[in-house]
Amino acid sequence: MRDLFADQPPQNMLPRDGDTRLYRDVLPAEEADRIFERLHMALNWQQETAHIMGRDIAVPRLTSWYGEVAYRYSGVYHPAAPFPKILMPLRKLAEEHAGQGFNTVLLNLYRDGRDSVSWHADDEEVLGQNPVIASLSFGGERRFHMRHTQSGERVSIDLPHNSLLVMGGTMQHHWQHQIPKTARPVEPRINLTFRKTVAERPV
Ligand SMILES: O=C(O)CCC(=O)C(=O)O
Ligand SMILES: [Fe+2]
Repeated sequence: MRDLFADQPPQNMLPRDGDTRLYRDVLPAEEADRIFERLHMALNWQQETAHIMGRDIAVPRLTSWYGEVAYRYSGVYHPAAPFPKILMPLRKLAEEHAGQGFNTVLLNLYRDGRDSVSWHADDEEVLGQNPVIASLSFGGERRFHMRHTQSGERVSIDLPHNSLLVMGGTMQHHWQHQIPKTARPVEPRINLTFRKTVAERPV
């Protein structure tokens, strides 16, 4: 039987103060399966150190960054670095779903269940007011938690292989998100978060 809901656009899963939608199976299956290996091999994965309250802490995942303009995160300045060819079709896919252009991408490699990203909002000034962030997932499925910073309300969703989460509206002002560590055995996962940022100047 034909799935009556297959062609429906996904619903906003936040009850208030923002917009988060999950698009499933965004690439043909064989292509999505190949992407993980290619990204894993082709990109320059780094172990970053964050500087938090006077301490140096190893970021609990590997990261890679590319952008048409310079960017600063975890206190590290990243000069502009052109998008590798392999990322071009993925950027296009993200732009088509989000309905806007992106000029930077931050990639995360979660090697196993010990890798994580802790509670945060992507609300940096360089992202502008109400940024739209398009977040692609490949590889092992991980749980994504959102919590409303005033009411404490929680919304959670599993981010499957070959999916795209689009966060927009006022979400980054009212909700934080995280990928918690898990004791369950999980396959490695690669996540790409496409953003539109204004250029940052070196300090
Ligand atoms: O891995 C994810 O799905 C989320 C990553 C994230 O929140 C970020 O890089 O800002
Ligand atoms: Fe984030």
